[in-house]
Amino acid sequence: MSATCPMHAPKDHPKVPRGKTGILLANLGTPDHYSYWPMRRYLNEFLSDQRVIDYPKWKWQPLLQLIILTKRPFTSGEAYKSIWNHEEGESPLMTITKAKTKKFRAAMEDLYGDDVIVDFCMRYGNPSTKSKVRKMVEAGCERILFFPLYPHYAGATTATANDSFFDALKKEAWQPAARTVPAYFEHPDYIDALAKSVETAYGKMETRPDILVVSYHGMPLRYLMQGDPYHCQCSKTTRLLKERLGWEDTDLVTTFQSRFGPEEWLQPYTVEEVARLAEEDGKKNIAVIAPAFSADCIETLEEINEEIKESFEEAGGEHFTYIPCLNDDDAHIKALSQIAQENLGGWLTPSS
Ligand SMILES: C=CC1=C(C)c2cc3[nH]c(cc4nc(cc5[nH]c(cc1n2)c(C)c5CCC(=O)O)C(CCC(=O)O)=C4C)c(C)c3C=C
Ligand SMILES: [Fe+2]
Ligand SMILES: [Fe+2]
Repeated sequence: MSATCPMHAPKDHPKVPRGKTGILLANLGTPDHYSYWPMRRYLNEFLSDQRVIDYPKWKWQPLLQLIILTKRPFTSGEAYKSIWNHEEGESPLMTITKAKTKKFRAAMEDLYGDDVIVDFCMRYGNPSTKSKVRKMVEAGCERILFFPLYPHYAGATTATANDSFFDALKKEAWQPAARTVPAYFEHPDYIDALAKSVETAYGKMETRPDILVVSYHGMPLRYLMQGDPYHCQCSKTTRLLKERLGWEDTDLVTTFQSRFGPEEWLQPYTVEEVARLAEEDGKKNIAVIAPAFSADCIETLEEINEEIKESFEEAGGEHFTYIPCLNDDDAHIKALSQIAQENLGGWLTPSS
């Protein structure tokens, strides 16, 4: 279909595809490789984002460039190496995001046929948000639903992903209509998918764990005080999960992991809490779930399943079970599809 009136279009006017709706899944991003320079490039982009670290540039950049980025690419690179998907030559976050996109695309095409185009992008590194918005517009998307894959809103995740989407739209001559999917920390299908993953994991165990540690990625406490709702949304997810499972308050505990830098972050810290549970409360058999991550990544596969597990065992803990993220589980795809449908109202109607 031509975008211009045929009466007035010059003969050599390019064909402009139209009429499509894009759904762009957005994840955090991941390094292209675990060696020094790709790690440094990735960490530099990530840690220079003022939504993530809000110190004034003149104070933060010298510290970041001269100290942090000379050491952290090596230490984080080692951690990435220990979990790397060598077969595909990429990090697990990338492999899982691709698998999830494939299944989600099939679910959306079942509903909307070829009116819909589904793809994914990353906030940091590749594939960039800008390149994928360009590709969608080129393919004829007149509308784009931007879907950050974070169940809980945080300035450091959802907002900065949305910022990159809006920046990409700024570059478009013919800008598509745009919507963003809000946080889904209390969506019944998301809670149900989490609960099913717990039930499946518990069903495979010989002895029921003494407690479920519900570990969320942390952030500086200061961000909560400045009005970021992340902490409250995480607490609500834990409560809804408990209610859906029909459990008591004492069956699970909310904790926060991945502290970075000297500031106080949200507490209790997972790494300390698992040791305290083993040492002081005699909880020698625990399970850990990480609902803030929609895909397994360095923070779950390495930090939880290696560092945090070690902390638990050094404190006398005996059985540590890590419950994987929702990844490309059918229940997760069902939840994401339902959330997408709810946000496509007025744009697309399911054909069946
Ligand atoms: C330094 C501040 C950071 C804040 C605030 C933060 C918030 C935050 N992050 C996620 C999700 C992920 N973070 C991941 C890695 C990661 N996060 C930080 C720092 C902050 N995150 C760093 C420096 C790193 C890189 C790894 C490292 O060097 O330790 C990832 C995994 C990426 C991967 O490739 O596997 C995810 C996912 C959330 C949900 C969040 C919310 C407040
Ligand atoms: Fe992070
Ligand atoms: Fe970490």
